[in-house]
Amino acid sequence: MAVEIFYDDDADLSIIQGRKVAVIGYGSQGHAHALSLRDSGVEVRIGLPESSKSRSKAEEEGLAVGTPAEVSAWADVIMILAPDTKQREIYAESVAPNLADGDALFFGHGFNIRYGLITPPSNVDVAMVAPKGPGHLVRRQFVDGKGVPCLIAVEQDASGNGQALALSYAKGIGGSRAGVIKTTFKEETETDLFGEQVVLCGGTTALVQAGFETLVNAGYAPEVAYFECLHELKLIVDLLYEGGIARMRYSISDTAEFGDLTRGPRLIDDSVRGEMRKILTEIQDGSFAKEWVSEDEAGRPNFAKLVEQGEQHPIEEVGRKLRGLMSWVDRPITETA
Ligand SMILES: NC(=O)C1=CN([C@@H]2O[C@H](COP(=O)(O)OP(=O)(O)OC[C@H]3O[C@@H](n4cnc5c(N)ncnc54)[C@H](OP(=O)(O)O)[C@@H]3O)[C@@H](O)[C@H]2O)C=CC1
Ligand SMILES: CC[C@](O)(C(C)=O)C(=O)O
Ligand SMILES: [Mg+2]
Ligand SMILES: [Mg+2]
Repeated sequence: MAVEIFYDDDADLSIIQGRKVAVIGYGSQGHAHALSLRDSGVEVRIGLPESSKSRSKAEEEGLAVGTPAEVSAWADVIMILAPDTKQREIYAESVAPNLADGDALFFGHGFNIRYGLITPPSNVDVAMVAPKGPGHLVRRQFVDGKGVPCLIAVEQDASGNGQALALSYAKGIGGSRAGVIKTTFKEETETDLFGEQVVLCGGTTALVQAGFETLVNAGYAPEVAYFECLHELKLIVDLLYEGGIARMRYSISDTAEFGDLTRGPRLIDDSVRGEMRKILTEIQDGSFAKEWVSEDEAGRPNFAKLVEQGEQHPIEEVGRKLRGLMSWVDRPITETA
């Protein structure tokens, strides 16, 4: 079945402008949604614990901040943008007791609904607006007059207007400038986890590090290996983004293209494809979710060790030195754009 894609003309901004939106969490996605909704004329309050480090950032932007319970009681649309592993507790303690008939419970990713960690009551809409990009770029694109594509899904349509509300919200953060695709919580959750694990984050970082290590271990300069395996990746990805694989192949030399066509499939061989299927099965059967929730409940010991190992990798040191000499790589991640 063909997917449905919506653009600005399909979405009515006045719907979300007529609601009171609580954004719980003010991190990567939270700040982007809150600031862009506010700039789109929507009344927004931020929900954060009294002790949260993010409070001052939201207050500096002139946003009203309360506890998650306070803003949930005030709002009629509650978007939960705290870390996935914290959402179950936030929902149980602060959101659920403040849900009223006609309220809408929103998510930026379907993890907690898909894996049954949150079960909302039947009298509220349950929907998702999931940008397909990092929050800081969601905000930056909005400020630049562009948008990051979003997925929307309606899990529960108590009001009968859940889809129009989700679409209106997506317009408020710039999503419908780029395209909003209708999906389900199940499809968004499983494809998002697969994408970030196999291609966008896990696959890419492991590929970059392994390529860098192979060159350096063979005696090549780390600086040359850095440019080859990390820096130039952005330039190649820019072409993929602009015109797909064909456009990238048009721009590279025929020598590169022959190497691409003959060596790429040797690297991503049947064993790698088999591992991809295994990772997808772990996502589909809930074992990845169970592992991540248990890791979090145990205080994240493996996560912390792996983060530390990544930070110690030699590619980070050589990268810091080289980027320090590139005056044009200076667009910092900020909370405003
Ligand atoms: N990062 C991204 O770009 C994307 C994320 N998503 C989804 O968006 C959601 C949010 O992720 P992300 O933006 O990365 O989160 P971040 O880790 O960037 O931000 C988390 C925010 O939640 C706050 N927080 C932590 N604990 C609580 C609590 N108990 N109550 C209220 N607020 C709390 C943090 O405050 P403090 O400063 O005090 O820690 C921080 O402001 C997730 O569902 C994620 O899967 C979807 C698409 C992309
Ligand atoms: C690719 C990672 C992501 O899914 C995202 C930015 O879309 C995330 O969870 O952060
Ligand atoms: Mg994603
Ligand atoms: Mg994700």
